[in-house]
Amino acid sequence: MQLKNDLFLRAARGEKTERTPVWLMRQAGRILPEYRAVRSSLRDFKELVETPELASEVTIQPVDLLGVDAAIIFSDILVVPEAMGLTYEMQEQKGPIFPRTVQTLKDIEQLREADPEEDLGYVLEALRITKRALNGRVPLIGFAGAPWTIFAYMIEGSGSKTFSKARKMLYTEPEMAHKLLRKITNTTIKYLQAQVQAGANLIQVFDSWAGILPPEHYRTFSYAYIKEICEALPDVPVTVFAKGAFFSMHDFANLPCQVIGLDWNMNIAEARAALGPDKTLQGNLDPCALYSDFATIRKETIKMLDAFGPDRHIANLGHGVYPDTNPDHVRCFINTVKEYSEQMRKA
Ligand SMILES: Cc1c2[nH]c(c1CCC(=O)O)Cc1[nH]c(c(CCC(=O)O)c1C)Cc1[nH]c(c(CCC(=O)O)c1C)Cc1[nH]c(c(C)c1CCC(=O)O)C2
Repeated sequence: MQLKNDLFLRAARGEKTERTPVWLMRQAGRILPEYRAVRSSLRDFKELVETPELASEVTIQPVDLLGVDAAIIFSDILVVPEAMGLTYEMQEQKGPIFPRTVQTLKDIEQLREADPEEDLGYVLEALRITKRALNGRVPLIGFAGAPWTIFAYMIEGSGSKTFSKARKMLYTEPEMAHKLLRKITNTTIKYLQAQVQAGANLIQVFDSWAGILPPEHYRTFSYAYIKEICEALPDVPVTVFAKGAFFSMHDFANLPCQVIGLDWNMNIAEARAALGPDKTLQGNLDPCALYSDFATIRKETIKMLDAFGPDRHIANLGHGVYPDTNPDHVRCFINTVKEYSEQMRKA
């Protein structure tokens, strides 16, 4: 299927584009009243994730309603631990909770390396349905959590300010930590390869808890596994978004991936210099900028576009859009990227 709008994929591969492509992390979610309407007819978040027709519907909503240049499949990074045998619950307003966590070697041995079709077939089906329904309008992004971030949730059992249990294990039981990371990585590789088979045009790896590790631990317990994942996906571009990992930018220059996501703490010029000419950068407006008035949103967006320049940039926020953001403010961001980035190329 020929894509009608392939700006996002061309920018990912480092090709020149007529304007800068734009999408938002967490665009398929609570910012849209149309999402909340679908969601409110259901028991909970998981029912939406596990019903492919509905997951597909909310995946496409931001393409229709916001005009983004890519769709990201509606799912969650926590479907992977669940497929391995550790079920999660999503508590309203609070976030995810794992009733059982991983503490011992025996716990790790009891986890299975999941089979994508058998254990995560609902995500693959959602991708296939979405691909058909998109009819080539925009590319479709598949995703998974980085092994370290999944590990952190499995040990901790929920979000945490410090993730001190997960970080402690890296000092006290490094071999055990590697055993668990190995199992997560093997599952994630098979899962992402299946997503590509099901129609994903690009894969994004979310390392949401990258920023809490010291650089040396990051290299050993996270970067090494992300590198394996990138190597296992030779047929599509890969984006690595490691939140807070400013200390690893020189390492990321050597990752066999095409795109690096930047959060809003990152200095754009410094990141560009560290990553070199062969990476496309994605990001990185502060999601809080979208709470300001239209004039300020335009000003901040233009400042960001100027700092990245016209080449090798995919416009996005520095993290997921916050759920109480006004969709008209999101549209202002998107339209500013589209208009200004085209002018910028003509100037
Ligand atoms: C850490 C993480 C999770 N999930 C994800 C990450 C990595 C990105 C990041 O750092 O934000 C990734 C994710 N989660 C979701 C998507 C869908 C696609 C998209 O980006 O639009 C994606 C890509 C849906 C979701 N995942 C979740 C929601 C909100 C729940 C709801 O709608 O009821 C959505 C739309 C729930 C979720 N899921 C997770 C948490 C901590 C929470 C609770 C916080 C919150 O409520 O926003 C785990």
